[in-house]
Amino acid sequence: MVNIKVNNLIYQRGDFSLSVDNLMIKSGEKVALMGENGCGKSTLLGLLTGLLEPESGSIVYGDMALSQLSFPARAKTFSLLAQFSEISFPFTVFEVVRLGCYAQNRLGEFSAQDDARTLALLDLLDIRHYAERSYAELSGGEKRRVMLARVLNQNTPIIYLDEPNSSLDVRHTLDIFAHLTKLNASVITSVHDINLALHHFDRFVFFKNGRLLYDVNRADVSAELLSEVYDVSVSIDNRSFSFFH
Ligand SMILES: Nc1ncnc2c1ncn2[C@@H]1O[C@H](COP(=O)(O)OP(=O)(O)OP(=O)(O)O)[C@@H](O)[C@H]1O
Repeated sequence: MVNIKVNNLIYQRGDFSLSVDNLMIKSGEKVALMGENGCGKSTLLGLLTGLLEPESGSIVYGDMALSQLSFPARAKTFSLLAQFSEISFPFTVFEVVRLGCYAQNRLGEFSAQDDARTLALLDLLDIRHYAERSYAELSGGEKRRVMLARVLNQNTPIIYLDEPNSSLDVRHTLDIFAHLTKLNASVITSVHDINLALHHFDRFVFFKNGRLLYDVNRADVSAELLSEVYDVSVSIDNRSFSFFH
């Protein structure tokens, strides 16, 4: 059980800057990161996972600053589904998903328990029938499901996901979001589909031009707020938002 605390974070890249004064995510929370393209969602995930270095500010996991956490400790604390991920080795689907166990595996060898866990995740993500196929031969959506299974196999108390449903069809999107909401882990995910997010997440952090604009609960996501964030007209009907120019 690990809380995440972000304070006075500033990151600069060319003429883009991201600043987050204060963000606290409690253990087990399900948080959607939202906002238009280029507003800084992936950048924040990069900072939270130590892939990017801030100019200033602090990121603390429990009572440990991210900078104090060793790489093995980070891999036990959080997992990340990046927006894009490729594998250049001729691994099978089973082997790719089992790699997720490596972070928790002290001996460095996979156990029968790791294999069983991997197979269960292949079932969950509906990719068991591809287990022995080469990862490289899968479709975009199938690859995405394999990478999601690998991330879940890391079994960390915090899961960061960058647009997990990109390339996924409707059924697999609903399946994976329903599963994410049931986990004990904290799940922090960037997502563009507001109606999908509203059905599954409790808390919504909206960014605009590199600034954290709103940090609200589900009940406070309004048409006015969405209109300000996305610069479009928004209406609500039967608890579902519609967007138009
Ligand atoms: N590798 C990079 N090198 C230089 N600039 C980058 C790089 N990656 C992103 N940027 C820029 O940083 C800014 C923030 O990008 P970021 O990827 O965090 O946006 P995002 O909110 O995740 O967008 P999207 O919804 O399109 O995924 C954008 O202006 C983008 O052009």
